[in-house]
Amino acid sequence: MNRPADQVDTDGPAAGRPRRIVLLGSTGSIGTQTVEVIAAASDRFEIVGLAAGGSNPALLIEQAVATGALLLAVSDESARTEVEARIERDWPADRPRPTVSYGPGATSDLAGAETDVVLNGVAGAQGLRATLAALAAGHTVALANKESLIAGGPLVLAAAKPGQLVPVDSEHSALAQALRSGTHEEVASLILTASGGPFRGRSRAELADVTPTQALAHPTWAMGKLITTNSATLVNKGLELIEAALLFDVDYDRIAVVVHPTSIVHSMVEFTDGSTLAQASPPDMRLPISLALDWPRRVPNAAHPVDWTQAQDWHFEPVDHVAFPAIGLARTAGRAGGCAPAVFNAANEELVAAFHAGRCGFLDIVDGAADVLQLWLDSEHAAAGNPRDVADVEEAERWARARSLRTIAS
Ligand SMILES: NC(=O)C1=CN([C@@H]2O[C@H](COP(=O)(O)OP(=O)(O)OC[C@H]3O[C@@H](n4cnc5c(N)ncnc54)[C@H](OP(=O)(O)O)[C@@H]3O)[C@@H](O)[C@H]2O)C=CC1
Ligand SMILES: CC(=O)[C@@H](O)[C@H](O)COP(=O)(O)O
Ligand SMILES: [Mn+2]
Repeated sequence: MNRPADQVDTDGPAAGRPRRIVLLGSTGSIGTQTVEVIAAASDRFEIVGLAAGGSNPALLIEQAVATGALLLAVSDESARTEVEARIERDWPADRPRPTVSYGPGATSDLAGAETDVVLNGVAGAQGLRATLAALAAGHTVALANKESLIAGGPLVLAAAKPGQLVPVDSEHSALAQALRSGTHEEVASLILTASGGPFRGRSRAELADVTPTQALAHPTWAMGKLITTNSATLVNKGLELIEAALLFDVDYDRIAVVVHPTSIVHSMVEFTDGSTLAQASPPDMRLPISLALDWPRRVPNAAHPVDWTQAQDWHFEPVDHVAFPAIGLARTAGRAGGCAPAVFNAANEELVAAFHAGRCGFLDIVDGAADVLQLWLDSEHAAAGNPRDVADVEEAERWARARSLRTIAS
């Protein structure tokens, strides 16, 4: 079992100095909250590098000025002119200017730069190369980018030394915390909680005409577009099922999902004696982010606790797998292994983009991903087993993306 608590040196990489952090995806939801966490705990953390896609150069340079990060990476080459102009305009004259790398390889290069922790907050399977680069460089990886594990599971697990991968995802952070209290043999099952998304309680027929705006109205979390849409389809919970199986080395038949609409209990571990440990806190990613950055130490005041002076009403209900078949599909993909999870995820990413572009309906996302997964499982590719390298994963993803577009066309 990859249990971060067991392996990480509690004194940190060099006691007495802040942990150096490279933050990938700094301008996104996870990225901006990470900057906040680090600003509030500057005695513990120091940002040395920032990477972003390039859609918001103003924010990236503002973050670099505020944090003092001198290594920047921008994956979209076309953002160069605006980034340079922002530096020219906003960079303090009395400070050395940052080094900025551009292009598709810039983020992975930064992930391998000298640091203690790389927090990967890039959205989507495009984050895989950076995760592998950070692991290869020996850094601790605080992993928000769950798609790294989904797409490149066998490669990531082979590259990660015990304790090198620390989950940021709220459910997996909850599980890692609860697992501190037991041995692998004592674990009966993992129970992931799901908010149920904005369409909880609707039948399949009632999902046919939902709009992108409705899908982006998450009931409890403010997150990026891809993960928020994945929460609405429950694909997010399917991906998290695979993430849990890989991170904690627990069989798929011992991982369950339960709907908990208020997202206060972030997940639970059931032990063999009938005991269940749950981690509870109001929905606020600053808690799991701070814990991952300083794992296994807790950062005081990272987030507010539950207010126990107020009445609490925690509700749990089963998942409606007919209206929301994504978890079952992910279970199939995870059990099949190899590139099947990468295929399922890539098809989903492509169809989510199509949904937001008005090219398909909400139900077409999971229906299309199901079709593409089945095509893969029925093809000769599935027999090939585990990917040998990232190129194999990317080849499978291209295959899946091309076929998902065909499912829309048909
Ligand atoms: N948001 C949340 O609360 C949670 C998120 N996660 C996971 O964390 C990850 C990030 O999610 P979220 O923050 O919501 O997503 P966002 O869409 O809000 O942010 C994504 C970030 O990645 C940047 N980016 C895109 N491409 C690249 C690239 N090639 N190199 C470097 N940076 C890049 C984006 O920059 P730009 O905008 O310029 O393209 C942006 O800064 C996802 O894997 C998600 O599943 C997990 C749990 C909770
Ligand atoms: C905050 C976080 O970890 C998200 O992955 C969250 O869990 C999404 O909510 P859902 O439970 O609706 O998928
Ligand atoms: Mn989550």
